[in-house]
Amino acid sequence: MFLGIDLGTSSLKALLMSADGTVIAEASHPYPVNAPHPGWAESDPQDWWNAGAIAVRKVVQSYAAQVQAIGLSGQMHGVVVCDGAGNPLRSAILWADGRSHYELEHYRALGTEALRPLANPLTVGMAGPSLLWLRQGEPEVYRMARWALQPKDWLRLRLTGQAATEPSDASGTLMADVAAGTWAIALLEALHLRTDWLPPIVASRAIAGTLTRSAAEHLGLPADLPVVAGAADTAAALLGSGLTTAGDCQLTVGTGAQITLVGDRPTLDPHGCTHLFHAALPNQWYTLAAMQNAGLALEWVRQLLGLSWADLYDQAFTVEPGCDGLVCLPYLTGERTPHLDPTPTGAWIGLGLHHTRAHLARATLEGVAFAIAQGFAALQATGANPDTLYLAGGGSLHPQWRQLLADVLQRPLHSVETQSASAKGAALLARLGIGQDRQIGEPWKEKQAIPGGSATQIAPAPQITIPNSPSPALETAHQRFAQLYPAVRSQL
Ligand SMILES: Nc1ncnc2c1ncn2[C@@H]1O[C@H](COP(=O)(O)OP(=O)(O)O)[C@@H](O)[C@H]1O
Ligand SMILES: O=C(CO)[C@@H](O)[C@H](O)COP(=O)(O)O
Repeated sequence: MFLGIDLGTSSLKALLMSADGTVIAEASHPYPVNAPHPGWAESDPQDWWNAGAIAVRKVVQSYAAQVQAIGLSGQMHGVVVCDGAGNPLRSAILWADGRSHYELEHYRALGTEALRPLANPLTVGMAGPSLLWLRQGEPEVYRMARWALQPKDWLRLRLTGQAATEPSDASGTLMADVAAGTWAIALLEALHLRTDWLPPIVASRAIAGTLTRSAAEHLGLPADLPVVAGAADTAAALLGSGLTTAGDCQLTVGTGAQITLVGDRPTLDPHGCTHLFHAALPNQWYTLAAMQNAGLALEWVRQLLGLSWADLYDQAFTVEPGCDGLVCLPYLTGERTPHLDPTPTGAWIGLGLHHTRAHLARATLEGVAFAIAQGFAALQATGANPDTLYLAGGGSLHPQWRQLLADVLQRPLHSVETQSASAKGAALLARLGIGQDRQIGEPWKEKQAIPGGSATQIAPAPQITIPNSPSPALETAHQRFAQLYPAVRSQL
């Protein structure tokens, strides 16, 4: 059996998979995203560590002795600075964090040619700009840290005592050459950013260490289990859903929402609106539209309105499409695709006496769906036009919410069979890792054949949501949504 662990933004997911790819059990445990200052988004890695023990123990139960290997996936872009043993020197700075706006100027000053290897738009919340902020904001921490790691790489360091990363997470840091799969050392030196705290880049399927005795006790597993490098959550989710062919497209609705499109070469977006990241398999990349505020905005509104998840959805879907003139802009943490702008704020616009709590709830769902549709349009502007999308993520489970997403996107949505496609992808990488009997720390650029029984053979679940024909009220709300963005942005 194989254990996949996905260190998400809102919760850690654990998934136990048998050798034939069947999911035996799934569990999750939540933790908070904290905003100690306006525009900041941080989590305490100790919360991740504690959640790991709870979720893993729930899925493993009596199967502990049968687990053969562990794979990791996790939220992208953020950074944990820690000592050599993995003790964090401060809270993790997450992808939703907007503090590094001014640090992007250091990048821009290098000029377009120097930035080309990054293959990505310059965005706040990515490790590179966040570390530049740390250099001036917390110089002592900047100086003292041994490692600067992405969240799942930090977790692996704590589990194995070994520091490593792999191409999919490295490509989301604004510190890597995405096509070459190496750190962009020349660019980092030009930024005067430390490079000695970056870990080696190994293949996603490489065994990057083995479980230490104390970590094994923490998780309730045998010591010395192999732990593979794993992949970024969006890369692992593609693998977990069996989407490994160029043109495959998936929408994941979690804390953020992402639309991912598999490609077989590192093709740049001519408009510079979407991201390009390395996939979990060698010689594969994917284009990604990233919307900052999905489950994050729904959770904030749910708490504000004092509703359970069931009540939020029940009440929202008593209201007619278009919410009687109410539009919600969900930009609680700015927006990435298509605006690449950390400044817009959230808003409900068009409030009247006739509006109720149920209207506020539905308008938020519609606003998140419209934001996702704008991301899809940015992906289409690169020349792609997927006629169907796979649907994954813990924020995609309610049938009427799925229907609203299909209606707004005007595409059929195939929901995938596992609750956490990313954790499934991580378990599949664990299986690949030990099937190959690989050396610890093997460089990822070596030719790697995919053994039989690989992820490409996993059939996605057949459940499909077909879009309704366009509703005039929903279309009007969508158009108003698009027009209102300039009203909520500001000049920094
Ligand atoms: N019915 C629901 N139950 C739990 N979470 C939900 C539900 N509907 C939407 N969500 C949102 O989905 C997110 C959880 O999805 P998940 O894929 O686990 O996220 P992540 O990987 O970012 O931790 C949360 O942000 C939560 O607000
Ligand atoms: O920002 C991106 C991709 O660019 C996400 O992949 C983050 O990693 C967050 O994922 P969730 O926690 O929302 O699933």
